Amino acid sequence: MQPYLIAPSILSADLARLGQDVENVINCGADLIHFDVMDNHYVPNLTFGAPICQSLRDYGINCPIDVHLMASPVERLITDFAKAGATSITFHPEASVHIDRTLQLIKDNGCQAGLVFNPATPLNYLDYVMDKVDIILLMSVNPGFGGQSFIPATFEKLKQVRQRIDASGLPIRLEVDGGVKVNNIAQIAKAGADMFVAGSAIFDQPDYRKVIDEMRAELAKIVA
Ligand SMILES: O=C(CO)[C@H](O)[C@H](O)COP(=O)(O)O
Ligand SMILES: [Fe+2]
Repeated sequence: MQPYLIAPSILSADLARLGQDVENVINCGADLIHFDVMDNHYVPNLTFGAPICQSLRDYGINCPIDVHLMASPVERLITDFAKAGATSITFHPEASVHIDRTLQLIKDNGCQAGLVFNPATPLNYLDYVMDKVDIILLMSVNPGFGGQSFIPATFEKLKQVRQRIDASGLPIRLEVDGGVKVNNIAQIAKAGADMFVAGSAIFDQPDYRKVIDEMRAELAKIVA
């Protein structure tokens, strides 16, 4: 297993002072930020485009930026976000006509590439691309909104993906997104996740460091 990574989702950040809020959460111990791109087409909500990512870089944010594309089509956005400073880009297989080509496009643009699985999306999209993904992201809520409850069926799905990753021998990250809290992060990690997106759990609290420290304390209790 690779070291655990905590990725606050800026969906729940203070958007009127985004640069300062991201700087604050990184200074409070987050490993990277998760950047939710919603297009009011693939999901029923609208958020941020590549200029916001570029603005964070211009402001001085130098942590990894994990771009989660909930948009269709994705190809144009990939080149825009790579230029704007994305570190990794993940997309939903249903949103791409050519999954293999889209993964390659992300890599050709210098970013880590990942596939995102909605709660009801089957894992067989992985069958022929395990060697092309750096990240597998399991949605533990239906995409489109922050602040939803973790869907328990995700635990079994995480275990299945962890088995696939371990069998592949590849250093693929297993990311989980939606409803991650201090009180469930250990159970999520035990099921196999090593990268944890948390939006409302962190940004809705006044003390980001306290929440992140509590999450790390929960993770430290896990015996491999
Ligand atoms: O992709 C997402 C929603 O589609 C967000 O990353 C996710 O919901 C994070 O929010 P929270 O931790 O509050 O559930
Ligand atoms: Fe997300």
